Amino acid sequence: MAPTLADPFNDSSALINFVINQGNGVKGLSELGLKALPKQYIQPLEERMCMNSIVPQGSIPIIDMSNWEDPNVAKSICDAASAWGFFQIVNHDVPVEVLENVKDATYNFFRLPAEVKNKYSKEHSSSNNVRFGTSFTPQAEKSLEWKDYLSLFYVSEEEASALWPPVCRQQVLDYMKKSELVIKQLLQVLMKGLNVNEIDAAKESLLMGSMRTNLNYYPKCPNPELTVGVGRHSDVSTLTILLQDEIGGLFVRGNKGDDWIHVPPIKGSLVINVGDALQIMSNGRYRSVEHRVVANGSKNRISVPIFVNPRPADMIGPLPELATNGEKPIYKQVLYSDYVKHFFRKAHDGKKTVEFAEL
Ligand SMILES: O=C(O)CCC(=O)C(=O)O
Ligand SMILES: [Fe+2]
Repeated sequence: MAPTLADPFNDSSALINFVINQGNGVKGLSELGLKALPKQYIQPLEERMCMNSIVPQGSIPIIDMSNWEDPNVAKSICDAASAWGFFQIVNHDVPVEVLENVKDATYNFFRLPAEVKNKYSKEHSSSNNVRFGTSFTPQAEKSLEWKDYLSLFYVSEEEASALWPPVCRQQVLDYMKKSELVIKQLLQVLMKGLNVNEIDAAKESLLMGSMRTNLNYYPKCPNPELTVGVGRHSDVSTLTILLQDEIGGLFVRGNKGDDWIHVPPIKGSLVINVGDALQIMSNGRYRSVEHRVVANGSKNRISVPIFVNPRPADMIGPLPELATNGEKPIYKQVLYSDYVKHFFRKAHDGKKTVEFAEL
């Protein structure tokens, strides 16, 4: 059916100007109260979520971290990272106020006027480490994604004080700092599962030497079924620690064919997923798994992932300890910054990024 109003964004340069150049983002589009989705956001049929592919009873593991050193808990973490690539954790040590504060801070950032947020855009930001943007890689995408974000790459407290938006700076720093313990616990267990029993300083740096926190905002959307919040992708991280609000909409690729499994919001929980860097370093034993976010027709949604990464200048490849066990490497050594560049050069395309490192 044709939209009742003429599409004010029929001309793509008008859309780009409003959403990107003026910094209104999709939040600005959503708040115009458009009756129909601008055509630039209409995804090809094969990229839209097909309701028949959702497994109604499917769920990813939920792991209680209070006894994380218990061999049974450790086994369930390693099994989840191999079989699912995704799990949720409860009873971790990140205080619930820290999680609530970073959610509030996310709303507070996105509530700022467009011209204030736009100071952090690619065109205006004084640093590549702070980036307000929209969609994924708009210049490389045939269809845009219905999402705005603020991305904060951590270098130091000093740099954060100087460059990060004051409205969310402290809350993001607290969230990152308080998450460090559970990140270390998870990596210790996952490494032990590969017979890597000691994480020395060099290995710690390789596994978690850099961190990026994104504040994601998915505004409510006219015709949510025609678009995506985030298209199918796997993360390029070692691990991702994701805080989501109570709205839901994150789906993970199941173990069979075209199955998708919803990740239900659980108050106080964190969603953990294996990224490509850990898949590569574990020589495929732990798997990064495709996931996507649907758009919502009636509610705004936020999420706050921490991407725990190697440092850009690190070479990543199967860990040497695996080779000493006689295992044949299936990935080559790649410079992590090249891997990340490869990811951002193209639109989201499921699990394809990892082919870059295949032997
Ligand atoms: O918003 C979410 O639940 C997931 C976001 C995501 O997959 C990402 O930022 O990589
Ligand atoms: Fe992701």
